[in-house]
Amino acid sequence: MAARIDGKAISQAIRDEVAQEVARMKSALGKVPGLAVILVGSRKDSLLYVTSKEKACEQAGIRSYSVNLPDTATEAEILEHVHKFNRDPDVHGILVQLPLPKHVREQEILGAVSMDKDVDGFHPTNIGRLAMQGRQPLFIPCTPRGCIELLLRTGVQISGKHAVVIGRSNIVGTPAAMLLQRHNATVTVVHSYTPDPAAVTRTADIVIAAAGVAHLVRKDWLKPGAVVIDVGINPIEDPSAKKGHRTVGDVHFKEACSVASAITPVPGGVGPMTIAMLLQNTVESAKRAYEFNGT
Ligand SMILES: NC(=O)C1=CN([C@@H]2O[C@H](COP(=O)(O)OP(=O)(O)OC[C@H]3O[C@@H](n4cnc5c(N)ncnc54)[C@H](OP(=O)(O)O)[C@@H]3O)[C@@H](O)[C@H]2O)C=CC1
Ligand SMILES: Nc1nc(=O)c2c([nH]1)NC[C@@H]1CN(c3ccc(C(=O)N[C@@H](CCC(=O)O)C(=O)O)cc3)C=[N+]21
Repeated sequence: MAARIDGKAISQAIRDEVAQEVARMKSALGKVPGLAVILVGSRKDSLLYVTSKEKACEQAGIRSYSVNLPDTATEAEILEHVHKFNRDPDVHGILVQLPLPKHVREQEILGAVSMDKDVDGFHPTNIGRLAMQGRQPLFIPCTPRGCIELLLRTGVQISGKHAVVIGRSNIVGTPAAMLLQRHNATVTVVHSYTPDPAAVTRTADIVIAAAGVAHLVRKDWLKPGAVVIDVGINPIEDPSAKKGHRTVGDVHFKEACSVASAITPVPGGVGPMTIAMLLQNTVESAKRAYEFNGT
């Protein structure tokens, strides 16, 4: 039976650490970190994420600045807000909630976020630095950083292991693969053109599943003893649930439990870690801006 990697508890510990940092900064400098969140449109899931980020900021003592634009907003209007936050010395992190409406070129917006406020780590220069040996990104994208932090804090050795990442998106799969490589894993990336993803995944010591396909990873995809990090957030219908639906991961949790040595649940795994890493990136950014080393 696999050990359950408790993302909720680990993320809470990180949020407590962040809150202590913020308190130290406040008493030493009279300043607190600030996070700006730009939301375009009114997707229900995005609204929920943005609300939980604001709540998390408040609990940690981080000031949050929110802008909610209609889904008809133009690139120029969104950029205006990005530029305003770039100039604001009280803002240390800027997050543009994804996905953006179809008429907006995502890369134009993400590339306009000031490099040293890019707490999502989505600026092309930050991604480039993440990919390069001998270079350090200013920020590591929150979800991949959360996945690695879960492995580190549960004592899973990454160095020398074979890791398979399922998915190659800019925000999860690709940066997760780069990070694992930085931690000296041998990394294979599986995507929708991979002929037999199950066969490849079965060779992995560590699996990071980020395909966005409910219950894609079954028992026969896993090597006995594998460590499984499930990034997927997939709503499925469930008439027995209160709202008629519930959230499941990319991994069939119950089946995987009988084969894996450790696994993250959904919900309560990677999701809460994403938010904790966002807070941590914001505090690190504020510390850099104020040249505050925490003492
Ligand atoms: N917990 C958290 O904090 C977060 C969770 N998520 C969740 O993670 C999941 C992935 O998100 P994201 O990366 O944005 O999704 P994308 O849709 O952008 O990317 C999915 C990736 O998975 C690959 N893929 C799709 N189907 C298969 C398959 N059957 N076999 C192998 N590979 C496949 C795709 O391949 P190809 O490139 O060929 O199309 C693509 O690279 C979603 O469920 C999302 O909700 C996302 C962000 C944060
Ligand atoms: N600029 C940008 N940055 C992001 O980091 C970003 C984004 N856009 N767009 C959408 C994705 C998705 N994402 C999640 C964050 C928290 C949970 C989370 O806290 N989930 C809870 C609840 C899940 C549920 O029950 O639905 C859990 O897994 O326990 C999930 C997903 C951040 N994303």
